[in-house]
Parts: sequence; C-alpha cells; structure tokens
Amino acid sequence: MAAKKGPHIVVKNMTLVYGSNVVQRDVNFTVNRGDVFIIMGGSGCGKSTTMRGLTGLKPPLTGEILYNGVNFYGSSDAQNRIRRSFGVMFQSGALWSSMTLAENVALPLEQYTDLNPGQVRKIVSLKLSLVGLSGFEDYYPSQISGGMRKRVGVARAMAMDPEVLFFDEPSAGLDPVSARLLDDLILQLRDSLKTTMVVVTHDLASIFSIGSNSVFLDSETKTAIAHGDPKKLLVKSNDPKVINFLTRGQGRKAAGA
Ligand SMILES: Nc1ncnc2c1ncn2[C@@H]1O[C@H](COP(=O)(O)OP(=O)(O)OP(=O)(O)O)[C@@H](O)[C@H]1O
Repeated sequence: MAAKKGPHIVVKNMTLVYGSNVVQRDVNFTVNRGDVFIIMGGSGCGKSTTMRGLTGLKPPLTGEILYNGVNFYGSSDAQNRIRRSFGVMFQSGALWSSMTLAENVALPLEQYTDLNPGQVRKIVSLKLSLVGLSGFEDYYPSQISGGMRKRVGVARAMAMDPEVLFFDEPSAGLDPVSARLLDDLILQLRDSLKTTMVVVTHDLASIFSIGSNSVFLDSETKTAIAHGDPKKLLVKSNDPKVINFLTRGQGRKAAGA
C-alpha cells in the first residue's frame, strides 16, 4: 500500500494518437500519492484515451508514463508488474450478469493469485463490506441498483489491494444522490487505504467535492492547459476555457467563485 507522499505517476510529453488523428500532444502532469486526481475537459478532448494510456490499453506515440519512477511502457515485465498495482472501475461497473456479486469480485483473485477458495471468499466479503454491500454476496447484478453495481465494480477493482484506482466517469447514469454517495466512497477509501485515485469525469459537483489535483485537457490546442487543485483553478486560473468549463459557462462572478 502506498503510504508516502510524493509523485506516484509522472506523465512526460505524452502524445496519444489514433492513426493520423492526434488526440493529445506533449501532455505533462504528475499524480501524487493519495491524490484524487481528476482528468477533466470537454467532450472528445481525450480524457478516456488518456486513461487508456495510463492503464496500458493505449501506448503513447511518444513520451513516457512513470509509475514510482519506472517507465510503464519500458518493458513488458515492467508493464505486467505495474498493471498488478492498479485497479480499474469501468463506466458501467462491467459486471458479468451471469455471476453473483461475490463471483464477480472473486474474478481477479482467481485469475492472478494462488489463494484457496476459503481465502478468496474472505477477501471478497471484506471488499464488499468496504463498499457497504455486506450480505449481498449471492445477489446477481440485475437484482441491485445502478449505484450498487458501481460499488461492486469498485470492490472488484480493489480486490488485489491496488496502489492506484482508476475510475471512468463513475457518476455516469447515476442520480445526484447516488453519485454523491459514490464520491463519498471514493474519498473514504482514499482516506482509509491511502489509495491514489484517478478519475475521468466532467461532473462539476464531483470535481469540486473530491478532486485534490487535476489536469485540464483542451480539445482545440490538443494539450493540457491547466494542472492543479480544481478549487484553486476556479479561483486563480487565467485561462478563459478553464474558467468557462469550471463555471459551466457562467463566468467566475456568476458562479460565486
Ligand atoms: N478507438 C478509437 N479510434 C479512433 N478514434 C477514437 C477512438 N476512441 C476515441 N477516438 C477519438 O479520440 C478523441 C478523444 O476521445 P475520448 O473518448 O478519449 O474523449 P473524451 O474526452 O473521453 O470524450 P467524452 O467526454 O465525450 O467521453 C475523439 O475525437 C474520438 O472520436
């Protein structure tokens, strides 16, 4: 578990492309240990692609991504080792509908560890209790709410005690109260487990309530134009695009910042 402060993920001059289409160019940012780090920006600016770069699904054309100083794409050995140090929660929760919640959370443990079934069962119960779902082990995804399914996705992403947890649009499809509960869970897990959290979102309520650090990706210039605590950016940024985004187009005064 990561306990020390300091840089956890360092992105250096990262350029991401699909064929001849440049999504983001020369992006630089640092995610510190224990950050709830927000990847933000307007539609299509490349947030999901950046997360794919950070998680090994999209090798950058150029640049480096360092985890604890080790180049993620430097060798397949490094990549495999680093991949084991993080968990990913996809937008829908990505649960298998034919499996119980316990079976879903057990999957990574069965795939990547030699734990016996009794040990797996214990860890699964612990992870489900961490996300407030004790006693739901034998339910199927269709028998629980959307917010609960996302929590199961978090439990599964945490099965291997990751140092970093990635969230792709965690509040998508949730009502505001469920979205808020999920935000609270993210903060609670960060505080209790010291896990570094990286969150792709354009939900302003989430950005301000959980974000301690961020990068703002701009779709016009195709690069990062702001970096830091979103609450501070709201007050201090001089970039009209950043202010426009953070105030939903209202401007700083109207937004009360
Ligand atoms: N698999 C792909 N192949 C080709 N182009 C893609 C692919 N995935 C995304 N793109 C393009 O890359 C750009 C960035 O997409 P991406 O999904 O990363 O943006 P985003 O900021 O996450 O968007 P949104 O907020 O709408 O989810 C878009 O122009 C998109 O059309």
